[in-house]
Amino acid sequence: MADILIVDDDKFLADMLAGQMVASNHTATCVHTLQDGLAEVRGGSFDVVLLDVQLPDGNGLDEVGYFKHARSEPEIIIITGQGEADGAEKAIVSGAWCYIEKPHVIRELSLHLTRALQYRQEKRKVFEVPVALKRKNIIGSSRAISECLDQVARAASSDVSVLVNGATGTGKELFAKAIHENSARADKNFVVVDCAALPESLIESTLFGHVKGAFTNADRDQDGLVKHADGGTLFLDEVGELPLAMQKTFLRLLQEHEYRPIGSSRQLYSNFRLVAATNRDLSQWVREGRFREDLLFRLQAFTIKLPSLLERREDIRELVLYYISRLCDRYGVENKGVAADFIEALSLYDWPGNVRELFQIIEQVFLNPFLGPTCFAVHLPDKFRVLQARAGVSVKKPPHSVAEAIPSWRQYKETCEKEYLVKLKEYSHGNISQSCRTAGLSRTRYYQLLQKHGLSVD
Ligand SMILES: Nc1ncnc2c1ncn2[C@@H]1O[C@H](COP(=O)(O)OP(=O)(O)OP(=O)(O)O)[C@@H](O)[C@H]1O
Repeated sequence: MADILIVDDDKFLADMLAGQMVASNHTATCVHTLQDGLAEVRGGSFDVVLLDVQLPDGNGLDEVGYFKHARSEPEIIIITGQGEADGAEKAIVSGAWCYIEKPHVIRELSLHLTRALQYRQEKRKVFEVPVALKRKNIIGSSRAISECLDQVARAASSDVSVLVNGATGTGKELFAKAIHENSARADKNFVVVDCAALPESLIESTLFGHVKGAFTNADRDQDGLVKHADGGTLFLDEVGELPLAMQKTFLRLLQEHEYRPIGSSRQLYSNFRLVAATNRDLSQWVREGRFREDLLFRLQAFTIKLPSLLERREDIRELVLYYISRLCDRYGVENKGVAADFIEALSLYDWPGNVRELFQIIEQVFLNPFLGPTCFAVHLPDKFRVLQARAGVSVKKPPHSVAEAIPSWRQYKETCEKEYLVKLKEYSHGNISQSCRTAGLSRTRYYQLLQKHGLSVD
């Protein structure tokens, strides 16, 4: 049972919709002006708002954001008169669930409402039901990675679409797989679609399949990836790379879960759960017109932002130990020890390629012919040892330079005394009487000082 707010100045239609809602076991509240609608939603706990566009005191589309961000965060279904579809499309972009043209509202409302409520229920579950997580190969115990694992647990307990965002090599695919493996779909397929690697001309047949004779060389029916993902998870890797034309097709697939293999006249249904990943700032791409806002809105119902390795440096040791032990298993050798200077050198680097780069470096270490039972910094490529050497110099420098800059009082006095005598001799052109006079020294004392500093009389 859901709470529905109907904002429409057509009282007849509003009452009819309310009747339909009540017949489906929902509660319905009708208001006929925009101001009344805004007042109701402010204090109410509505799940869905049915919002008319042309209202006597304003345009419903201008207030979609306000309705959407009310306390109960309802889904908004726009009800438009004929010819208002353009504006309604804009409303979707600002976060409305869908729009229905008035002549079809009685017929279409119930399907859209069911989907909106299902989506809402899943979204709620995401925030309410954390589960114990099987994390398998996800290594790290930093705060940043633990927060992401909490999010994986929540996402896995629902069917909501998830967008995993993070720089290259941060583990986006690993996390996407963890969502699948912890979900109710774990025993079905996890199907990876690498959007960056798909040639544009093959995207549709790869995703949707084709029937025999659909094109030259199509000598038999071929299922697409969407069919393989039925009951499981469809993982769109590098979703930002999807061509714009394909983004539209995808949006429809996400909304309807229906597709048609190339050459077929039959619509098929696939019950997949969508997880997408990107290392792009898709909001920025939306602003630049390179990515559809409505698609982004669907994809990011739940977003997990993975930290870079730099943001979780404290995990480096754990990752290194894990990967070394994997390599030892792979090469059938006894597990190796790790010296402190090895981890220290790795921790000084910035890791632009994140965990993938770290693992590649460890693999290089394994190829080092001088590697014994323990990994030392000396086994690392030069760039790490240079970093370590520089860090060492900068740490030791202050006490060293202080010692240099401030000698003992005695040393300082001796140095000055010698410099003075050298200058005195120059000034007097070797004339001893003049030197003694200028300095106010006796001849005996002057000779003693010259001798002490190894200077000649002349
Ligand atoms: N937390 C982690 N624990 C263990 N291994 C990890 C972790 N994060 C990443 N990896 C490893 O790093 C490598 C790259 O991970 P993955 O392919 O999932 O990254 P990605 O973010 O999808 O990269 P890209 O954007 O370049 O495709 C893989 O070998 C993966 O197993």
